[in-house]
Amino acid sequence: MITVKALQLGFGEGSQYQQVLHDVGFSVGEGEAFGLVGESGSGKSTVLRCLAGLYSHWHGEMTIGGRALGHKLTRERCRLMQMVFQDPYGSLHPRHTVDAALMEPLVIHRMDRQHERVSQMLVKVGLNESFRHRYPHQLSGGQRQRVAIARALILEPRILLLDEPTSALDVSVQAEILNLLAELRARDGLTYILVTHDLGVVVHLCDRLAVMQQGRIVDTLASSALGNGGVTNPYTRTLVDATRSYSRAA
Ligand SMILES: Nc1ncnc2c1ncn2[C@@H]1O[C@H](COP(=O)(O)OP(=O)(O)OP(=O)(O)O)[C@@H](O)[C@H]1O
Repeated sequence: MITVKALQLGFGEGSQYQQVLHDVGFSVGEGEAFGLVGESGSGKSTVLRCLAGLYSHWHGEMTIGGRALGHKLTRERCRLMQMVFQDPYGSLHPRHTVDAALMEPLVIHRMDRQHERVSQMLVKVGLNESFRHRYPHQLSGGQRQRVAIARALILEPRILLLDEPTSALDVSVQAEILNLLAELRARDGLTYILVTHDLGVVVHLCDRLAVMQQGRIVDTLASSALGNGGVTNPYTRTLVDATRSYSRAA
């Protein structure tokens, strides 16, 4: 469903120029959940942002369902693919109620049955009508992330790009949101690309993953390999070992 080939991107000019993505390539099947992991600064979020249309100066080729993605963010692309960010507080407008946050995309895209769609979406993400007129500061972190997920799903996209969707949440709430994401994918056959530092999240949610290091993909493997000793790449091995020793220390 999604292919990324020879994706390159840099920032800055002249002597300040820094190449951030080097020939990044991977493909994700329809209905698959694909993880992108790697150390901080390795370029994971930048890949998602290129797909989401938030950067336009990339080189390479990206396709969705066989059709090439252009450099501009079109309405059609928004309908097909939505992004969920790490910090639900930052991604929701502080002076917009939940109702306004969910209505806005429906109005922009001139969708029918707007009121009904908002009600149904609130239920789908485990909230209800009583949340409709609340502001973000009147919600818990987990509820805010549910609203952010609802806003991403309200246009019925086929693909969700998830950038560390649980890392700003308390550990107890992280599992709730991961379960919700797993449930939504199973129910609607959504395709996910998920960026995370947390290999546990990948094991929980993803079928396969790619490991990034300094702007390159250095390994692609099944997420089941992380738990069953099937990791052969030395760099991936160090990430797995680092996670194990961190969990033991915690
Ligand atoms: N808008 C920008 N301008 C300049 N440099 C940028 C910009 N966005 C990202 N970078 C640089 O690109 C590199 C990759 O950043 P990116 O956010 O993709 O990494 P990441 O793997 O997602 O890291 P983290 O896990 O810490 O979020 C970093 O060196 C970062 O400083």
